[in-house]
Amino acid sequence: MTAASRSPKDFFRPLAVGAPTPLREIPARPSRAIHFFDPSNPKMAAKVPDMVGKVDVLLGNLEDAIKADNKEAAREGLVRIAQETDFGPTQLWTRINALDSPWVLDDLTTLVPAIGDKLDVIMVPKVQGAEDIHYVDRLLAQLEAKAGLEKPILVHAILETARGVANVEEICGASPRMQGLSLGPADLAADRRMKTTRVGGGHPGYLVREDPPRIDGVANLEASRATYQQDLWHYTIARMVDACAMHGIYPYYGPFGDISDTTACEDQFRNAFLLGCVGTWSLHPKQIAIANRVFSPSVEDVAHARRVVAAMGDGTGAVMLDGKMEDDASLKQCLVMVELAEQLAAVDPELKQQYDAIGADSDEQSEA
Ligand SMILES: CC(=O)SCCNC(=O)CCNC(=O)[C@H](O)C(C)(C)COP(=O)(O)OP(=O)(O)OC[C@H]1O[C@@H](n2cnc3c(N)ncnc32)[C@H](O)[C@@H]1OP(=O)(O)O
Ligand SMILES: O=CC(=O)O
Ligand SMILES: [Mg+2]
Repeated sequence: MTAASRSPKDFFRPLAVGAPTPLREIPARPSRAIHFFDPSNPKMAAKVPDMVGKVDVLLGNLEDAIKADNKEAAREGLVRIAQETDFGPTQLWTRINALDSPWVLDDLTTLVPAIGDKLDVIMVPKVQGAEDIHYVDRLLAQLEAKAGLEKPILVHAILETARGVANVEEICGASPRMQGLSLGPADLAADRRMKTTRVGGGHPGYLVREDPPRIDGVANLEASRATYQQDLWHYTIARMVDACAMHGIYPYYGPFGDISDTTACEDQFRNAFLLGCVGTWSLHPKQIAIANRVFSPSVEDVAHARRVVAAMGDGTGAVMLDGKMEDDASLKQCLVMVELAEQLAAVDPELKQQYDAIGADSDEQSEA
């Protein structure tokens, strides 16, 4: 059940007296790359101010990949970085520790009073069901009220347990704070007992093979046959995209651990983009450019989308463009592209220049 234990009339009421009113709509802020950094690592922390304005989201990670001995240093480091940095157009997110860990209560009770006014989104790992979101929701409301915050902090869940996947729709609808979901392929693979040891990406063993050639109707099983590697994550990403779209929140691919294989990383990101994801995680500075490129519609796609919008006039009926039928439905597809391009152009001057440059061409083409 969505909206779970709250009746529809109470869904948008604050969960604590004095807490900010929940948002009715999650803002579509560009978040092509959610860049992870370890706030307890001095080298990484030193790079954060320079990344402002160059990446859509900076995420101070407190969970996995932070050594147990460094958990407190990471939390304190994040507070210090947030207080000292003007994030401008870049969002600040954090990933807190798991809800059953010894650190999470201190994460929340420290971060919200200290930097709650700067934190846009809290990513919650290993979410199993709506009950996990309800717990965080109420606690955040109490802490926001106590801190006198005016803007609600949003919540993002990582889909990385089999039970979480089974409950994906109720997780998305558990609170008006829900901003989105990310795929967590590493923990999910472990929880499902999948037999891959990679952090995201494909596997050469997960494939389909073309049929054997036949001679006089007899299959030649000795002949060499092409194989095609399949995407281990297709099913989960597709479920995640549908659940997010149904609840008006945003789906993301997660980590791609083979930092050196930028080509396969780009492929995995693009599959997610094409299926409907709005962004991905970046674990290393070199993955930011890949994410920004992949999750920004291409100039050609935007040009085509604008031509369809222009050709469709009042948006009804059917027209032929370049030998292809366009109608009300394909117009909606094109509007997704055009709206995304506008949102990204507003924060990315280089992209704006590219999209503006084709604006004139596509106008000319549609007039011709
Ligand atoms: C399954 C999951 O939960 S995934 C999410 C959790 N994992 C993470 O957050 C991992 C984040 N990334 C990292 O820890 C690191 O990038 C690693 C360990 C993968 C690689 O680190 P390194 O071996 O230092 O990489 P490399 O030598 O190429 O780094 C080059 C420079 O970029 C810096 N750098 C590396 N990663 C980052 C980052 N995420 N943010 C900022 N700076 C970074 C390094 O400190 C180094 O700085 P320097 O030039 O001043 O020495
Ligand atoms: O947290 C991410 C994952 O893949 O696990
Ligand atoms: Mg994980």
